[in-house]
Amino acid sequence: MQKLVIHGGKKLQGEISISGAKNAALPLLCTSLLTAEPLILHNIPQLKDVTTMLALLKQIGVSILANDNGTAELSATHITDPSASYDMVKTMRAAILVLGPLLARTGQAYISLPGGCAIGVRPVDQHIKGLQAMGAEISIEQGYIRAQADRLAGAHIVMDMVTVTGTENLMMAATLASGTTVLENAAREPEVNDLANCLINMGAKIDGVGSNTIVIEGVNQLHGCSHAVMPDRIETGTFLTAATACGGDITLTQTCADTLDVVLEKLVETGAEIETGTDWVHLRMRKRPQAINLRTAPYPAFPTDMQAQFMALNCIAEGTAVITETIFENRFMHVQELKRLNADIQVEGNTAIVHGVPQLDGANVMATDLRASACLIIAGLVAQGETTVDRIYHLDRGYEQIELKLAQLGAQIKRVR
Ligand SMILES: CC(=O)N[C@H]1[C@@H](OP(=O)(O)OP(=O)(O)OC[C@H]2O[C@@H](n3ccc(=O)[nH]c3=O)[C@H](O)[C@@H]2O)O[C@H](CO)[C@@H](O)[C@@H]1O
Ligand SMILES: C=C(OP(=O)(O)O)C(=O)O
Repeated sequence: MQKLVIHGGKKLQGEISISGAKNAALPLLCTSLLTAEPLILHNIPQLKDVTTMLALLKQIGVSILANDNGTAELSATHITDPSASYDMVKTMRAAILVLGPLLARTGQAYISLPGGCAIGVRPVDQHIKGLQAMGAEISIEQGYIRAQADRLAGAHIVMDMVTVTGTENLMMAATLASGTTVLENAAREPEVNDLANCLINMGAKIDGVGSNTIVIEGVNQLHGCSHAVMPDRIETGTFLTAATACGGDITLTQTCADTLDVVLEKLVETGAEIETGTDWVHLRMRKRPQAINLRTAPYPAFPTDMQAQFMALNCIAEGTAVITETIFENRFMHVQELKRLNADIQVEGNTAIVHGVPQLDGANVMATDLRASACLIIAGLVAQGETTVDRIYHLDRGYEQIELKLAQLGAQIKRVR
């Protein structure tokens, strides 16, 4: 099994570019199922989840021409197998995103309940409830969702909670339904907007993009288009948090600061100096960070996908931070591992109280999920001595060449087998 070996204590310095966003690329790849015409996507990150999604789409019948520069042409002229097996989807939550498009285009789908990181139970009841409201007949059979519909019909759907992939699945399904669908309590994450904009380029009629009420007027068919995946705001935030924890001076290019407001505000509160342009962020950190409280919530509030990285930052900050996780019920698994590095953290329910210590000490740690991996890397970068991060297959689901990018910023980090 591969692991990362880190020698901590170096400041980060230099410039790197940010990759396309995992959480935008995965739903965008699924839009190919909605049309018989070719969809061309640019800026696709090279990630394990993307490889898994491409393999799944291929099995469904999509023909794919991909190059090494992040461009792929996807043609779903004939959908031959509207299903997704457990083996195909067990590692990837986003596999559920083929459900809505398959049902809308072919009238049927047989999809394994999805896997992914063990950060919570993560049911898909809202996806199912929404599709049923649009007229689908759905049953759960031995861990699989069996769905059928003649043609989906527009419906008024109020989601019980804000769900990102739930909003995306229903929005994609509604583009080809008869009549108008209203999605209330919809997610406003920038990745949802990126998907909506691509669908609009494909001929979908969508209003309210970026708000919590999205209105979709169904059309008979969509056409192909060309679209660039938005920059990864979580990857951007991860590098900025690493540089804030380690100290240094970094510039991130090909990114979008506008999607990171609350994260940038929090970093400034810790003492970072930040400048932004349309597609770049520059961060300088010249002192020990101040502890910073945070509470995760749907966009535009603080993202749960940045909670673990900020926990690492708080471990070496001056003062005590209170971190509250409101999205996932099991997203503190990194706490146990941070304690191996001598972090001082107490967990009470969905709150972690982090007492900053002047120094972390290197140790062997194990990554338990994707963002926990990033958190442990940041902790290893600030710790004195050697840290080994094991089980980095989680990391490879969502970060493109993270160790190479960090090495480019001067970190001592290498992957060993
Ligand atoms: C591929 C992708 O985009 N993943 C992101 C997406 O995951 P994902 O879309 O899976 O997360 P959701 O927004 O759906 O989950 C939010 C909360 O709603 C609950 N829920 C969700 C759907 C449902 O039908 N029933 C239900 O109870 C979940 O268990 C969770 O507690 O948004 C999360 C929250 O920003 C991010 O952490 C993930 O990185
Ligand atoms: C939880 C995450 O991803 P996924 O929903 O794909 O498991 C994440 O990106 O942090």
